[in-house]
Amino acid sequence: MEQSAKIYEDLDRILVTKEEIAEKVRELGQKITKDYAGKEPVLVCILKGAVLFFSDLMREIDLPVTADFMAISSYGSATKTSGVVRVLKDLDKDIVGKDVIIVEDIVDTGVTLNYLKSMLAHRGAASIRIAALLDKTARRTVPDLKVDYVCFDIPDAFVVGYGLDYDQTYRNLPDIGVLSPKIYGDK
Ligand SMILES: O=P(O)(O)OC[C@H]1O[C@H](OP(=O)(O)OP(=O)(O)O)[C@H](O)[C@@H]1O
Ligand code: HPA
Repeated sequence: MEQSAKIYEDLDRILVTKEEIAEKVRELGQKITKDYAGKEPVLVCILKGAVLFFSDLMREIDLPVTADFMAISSYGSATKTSGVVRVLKDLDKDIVGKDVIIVEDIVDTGVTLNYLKSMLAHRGAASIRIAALLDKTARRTVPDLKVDYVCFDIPDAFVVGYGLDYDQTYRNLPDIGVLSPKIYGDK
Protein backbone atom coordinates (compact mmCIF):
# COMPACT_ATOMS: atom_id res chain seq x y z
CA MET A 1 0.00 0.00 0.00
CA GLU A 2 3.10 2.20 -0.41
CA GLN A 3 1.58 4.15 -3.29
CA SER A 4 -1.52 5.31 -1.37
CA ALA A 5 0.16 5.79 2.00
CA LYS A 6 -0.10 9.58 1.78
CA ILE A 7 -3.86 9.71 1.20
CA TYR A 8 -4.46 7.03 3.82
CA GLU A 9 -3.06 9.50 6.39
CA ASP A 10 -6.18 11.65 5.85
CA LEU A 11 -8.49 8.90 7.12
CA ASP A 12 -9.67 8.47 10.69
CA ARG A 13 -10.23 4.77 10.02
CA ILE A 14 -10.89 2.19 7.35
CA LEU A 15 -14.57 1.31 7.33
CA VAL A 16 -14.75 -1.37 4.62
CA THR A 17 -11.74 -3.21 3.18
CA LYS A 18 -11.26 -4.04 -0.47
CA GLU A 19 -11.67 -7.74 0.35
CA GLU A 20 -15.03 -7.09 2.03
CA ILE A 21 -16.11 -5.00 -0.95
CA ALA A 22 -15.14 -7.72 -3.44
CA GLU A 23 -17.08 -10.36 -1.50
CA LYS A 24 -20.27 -8.28 -1.23
CA VAL A 25 -20.13 -7.22 -4.86
CA ARG A 26 -19.77 -10.85 -5.90
CA GLU A 27 -22.81 -11.81 -3.77
CA LEU A 28 -24.85 -8.94 -5.20
CA GLY A 29 -23.93 -9.93 -8.76
CA GLN A 30 -25.16 -13.45 -8.08
CA LYS A 31 -28.40 -12.16 -6.57
CA ILE A 32 -29.08 -9.89 -9.54
CA THR A 33 -28.29 -12.78 -11.91
CA LYS A 34 -30.99 -14.85 -10.19
CA ASP A 35 -33.54 -12.04 -9.84
CA TYR A 36 -33.26 -11.06 -13.52
CA ALA A 37 -33.01 -14.56 -15.02
CA GLY A 38 -34.32 -14.48 -18.61
CA LYS A 39 -34.09 -10.68 -18.76
CA GLU A 40 -31.57 -8.25 -20.22
CA PRO A 41 -31.36 -5.43 -17.69
CA VAL A 42 -29.91 -2.01 -18.44
CA LEU A 43 -27.33 -1.05 -15.83
CA VAL A 44 -27.22 2.71 -15.36
CA CYS A 45 -24.03 4.02 -13.80
CA ILE A 46 -24.37 7.32 -11.98
CA LEU A 47 -21.09 9.13 -12.57
CA LYS A 48 -18.69 9.64 -11.14
CA GLY A 49 -18.78 7.98 -7.73
CA ALA A 50 -20.32 4.68 -8.86
CA VAL A 51 -17.78 3.95 -11.57
CA LEU A 52 -15.63 1.43 -9.67
CA PHE A 53 -18.63 -0.33 -8.11
CA PHE A 54 -20.33 -0.43 -11.52
CA SER A 55 -17.39 -1.95 -13.36
CA ASP A 56 -16.88 -4.61 -10.69
CA LEU A 57 -20.59 -5.39 -10.34
CA MET A 58 -21.28 -5.83 -14.04
CA ARG A 59 -18.53 -8.47 -14.26
CA GLU A 60 -20.32 -10.46 -11.54
CA ILE A 61 -23.65 -10.51 -13.39
CA ASP A 62 -24.01 -13.53 -15.65
CA LEU A 63 -26.66 -12.07 -17.98
CA PRO A 64 -26.61 -10.12 -21.26
CA VAL A 65 -26.70 -6.66 -19.65
CA THR A 66 -26.26 -3.34 -21.38
CA ALA A 67 -24.52 -0.35 -19.80
CA ASP A 68 -25.41 3.31 -19.92
CA PHE A 69 -24.12 6.34 -18.04
CA MET A 70 -25.62 9.41 -16.47
CA ALA A 71 -23.86 12.31 -14.79
CA ILE A 72 -25.71 14.43 -12.30
CA SER A 73 -24.83 17.09 -9.83
CA SER A 74 -26.51 17.46 -6.46
CA TYR A 75 -23.85 18.50 -4.00
CA GLY A 76 -23.61 22.23 -3.33
CA SER A 77 -20.37 22.13 -1.36
CA ALA A 78 -18.02 19.15 -1.12
CA THR A 79 -19.86 17.56 1.83
CA LYS A 80 -23.39 19.05 1.87
CA THR A 81 -26.16 18.27 -0.61
CA SER A 82 -27.81 21.26 -2.25
CA GLY A 83 -31.10 19.39 -2.72
CA VAL A 84 -31.18 20.46 -6.37
CA VAL A 85 -30.41 17.71 -8.88
CA ARG A 86 -29.12 18.67 -12.33
CA VAL A 87 -28.52 16.26 -15.22
CA LEU A 88 -25.06 16.97 -16.67
CA LYS A 89 -24.99 13.98 -19.04
CA ASP A 90 -28.09 12.02 -19.99
CA LEU A 91 -28.46 8.37 -21.02
CA ASP A 92 -27.51 7.57 -24.63
CA LYS A 93 -30.39 5.16 -25.26
CA ASP A 94 -34.06 5.39 -24.39
CA ILE A 95 -35.30 3.00 -21.72
CA VAL A 96 -38.93 2.46 -22.75
CA GLY A 97 -39.94 -1.08 -21.74
CA LYS A 98 -36.52 -1.83 -20.23
CA ASP A 99 -35.65 -3.31 -16.85
CA VAL A 100 -33.39 -0.67 -15.37
CA ILE A 101 -30.99 -1.05 -12.47
CA ILE A 102 -29.62 2.26 -11.22
CA VAL A 103 -26.13 1.69 -9.83
CA GLU A 104 -25.04 4.23 -7.21
CA ASP A 105 -22.14 4.47 -4.82
CA ILE A 106 -24.03 5.93 -1.85
CA VAL A 107 -27.52 6.82 -0.69
CA ASP A 108 -27.27 9.65 1.81
CA THR A 109 -30.30 11.97 2.09
CA GLY A 110 -31.91 10.02 -0.77
CA VAL A 111 -32.71 13.22 -2.70
CA THR A 112 -30.60 12.26 -5.73
CA LEU A 113 -31.99 8.77 -6.18
CA ASN A 114 -35.54 9.81 -5.48
CA TYR A 115 -35.27 12.35 -8.28
CA LEU A 116 -33.56 9.93 -10.67
CA LYS A 117 -35.99 7.11 -10.02
CA SER A 118 -39.05 9.22 -10.75
CA MET A 119 -37.40 10.76 -13.81
CA LEU A 120 -36.60 7.34 -15.30
CA ALA A 121 -40.06 6.00 -14.36
CA HIS A 122 -41.63 8.84 -16.36
CA ARG A 123 -39.65 7.69 -19.40
CA GLY A 124 -41.55 4.38 -19.46
CA ALA A 125 -39.11 1.82 -18.04
CA ALA A 126 -40.74 -1.58 -17.40
CA SER A 127 -39.10 -1.71 -13.98
CA ILE A 128 -36.57 0.30 -12.00
CA ARG A 129 -34.50 -0.95 -9.11
CA ILE A 130 -31.67 0.69 -7.19
CA ALA A 131 -28.37 -1.00 -6.35
CA ALA A 132 -26.25 0.99 -3.90
CA LEU A 133 -22.86 0.14 -2.54
CA LEU A 134 -23.40 2.13 0.67
CA ASP A 135 -26.49 3.22 2.55
CA LYS A 136 -26.24 5.98 5.17
CA THR A 137 -29.79 5.60 6.52
CA ALA A 138 -29.30 7.98 9.47
CA ARG A 139 -29.23 10.92 7.04
CA ARG A 140 -32.30 10.01 4.99
CA THR A 141 -34.75 12.85 4.31
CA VAL A 142 -36.78 10.83 1.77
CA PRO A 143 -38.10 8.03 4.01
CA ASP A 144 -40.17 6.35 1.27
CA LEU A 145 -37.23 5.72 -1.04
CA LYS A 146 -36.83 1.97 -1.59
CA VAL A 147 -33.22 0.91 -2.06
CA ASP A 148 -33.56 -2.59 -3.48
CA TYR A 149 -29.96 -3.80 -3.18
CA VAL A 150 -27.44 -2.53 -0.61
CA CYS A 151 -23.94 -3.86 0.01
CA PHE A 152 -23.17 -2.03 3.28
CA ASP A 153 -25.14 0.02 5.79
CA ILE A 154 -22.77 2.65 7.14
CA PRO A 155 -22.85 5.11 10.04
CA ASP A 156 -23.28 8.86 9.64
CA ALA A 157 -19.74 9.83 8.68
CA PHE A 158 -18.23 11.31 5.55
CA VAL A 159 -16.58 8.46 3.65
CA VAL A 160 -14.18 8.31 0.72
CA GLY A 161 -12.54 5.67 -1.45
CA TYR A 162 -13.58 3.05 -4.03
CA GLY A 163 -15.07 5.81 -6.18
CA LEU A 164 -16.27 8.16 -3.43
CA ASP A 165 -14.59 11.53 -3.28
CA TYR A 166 -14.01 14.60 -1.22
CA ASP A 167 -13.50 17.50 -3.62
CA GLN A 168 -12.71 15.00 -6.43
CA THR A 169 -9.87 13.37 -4.47
CA TYR A 170 -9.57 9.93 -2.80
CA ARG A 171 -11.66 8.09 -5.44
CA ASN A 172 -8.71 5.76 -6.14
CA LEU A 173 -8.41 4.33 -2.61
CA PRO A 174 -9.10 0.58 -2.90
CA ASP A 175 -10.79 0.57 0.56
CA ILE A 176 -13.52 2.82 1.96
CA GLY A 177 -12.59 5.00 4.93
CA VAL A 178 -13.91 7.76 7.15
CA LEU A 179 -12.32 11.05 6.16
CA SER A 180 -10.82 12.93 9.06
CA PRO A 181 -13.01 16.02 9.76
CA LYS A 182 -9.83 18.11 9.97
CA ILE A 183 -9.56 17.73 6.17
CA TYR A 184 -12.92 19.32 5.37
CA GLY A 185 -13.51 21.56 8.41
CA ASP A 186 -16.99 23.07 8.10
CA LYS A 187 -17.28 22.82 4.28
O1 LIG B 1 -28.53 10.78 -1.18
P1 LIG B 1 -27.93 12.12 -1.53
O2 LIG B 1 -27.82 13.02 -0.33
O3 LIG B 1 -28.64 12.78 -2.66
O4 LIG B 1 -26.41 11.87 -1.94
C1 LIG B 1 -26.00 10.87 -2.79
C2 LIG B 1 -25.35 11.43 -4.01
O5 LIG B 1 -24.16 12.14 -3.67
C3 LIG B 1 -23.05 11.61 -4.38
O6 LIG B 1 -22.85 12.26 -5.60
P2 LIG B 1 -21.96 13.54 -5.83
O7 LIG B 1 -22.85 14.71 -6.13
O8 LIG B 1 -20.98 13.67 -4.70
O9 LIG B 1 -21.21 13.21 -7.20
P3 LIG B 1 -20.10 12.13 -7.60
O10 LIG B 1 -20.80 10.81 -7.76
O11 LIG B 1 -19.58 12.64 -8.91
O12 LIG B 1 -19.04 12.09 -6.53
C4 LIG B 1 -23.47 10.18 -4.64
O13 LIG B 1 -22.78 9.64 -5.76
C5 LIG B 1 -24.94 10.28 -4.90
O14 LIG B 1 -25.24 10.58 -6.24
O1 HPA C 1 -20.09 10.26 2.68
C1 HPA C 1 -20.00 10.64 1.49
N1 HPA C 1 -18.81 10.61 0.83
C2 HPA C 1 -18.67 11.02 -0.45
N2 HPA C 1 -19.69 11.46 -1.18
C3 HPA C 1 -20.91 11.51 -0.60
N3 HPA C 1 -22.08 11.91 -1.11
C4 HPA C 1 -22.99 11.76 -0.15
N4 HPA C 1 -22.44 11.28 0.99
C5 HPA C 1 -21.10 11.11 0.72
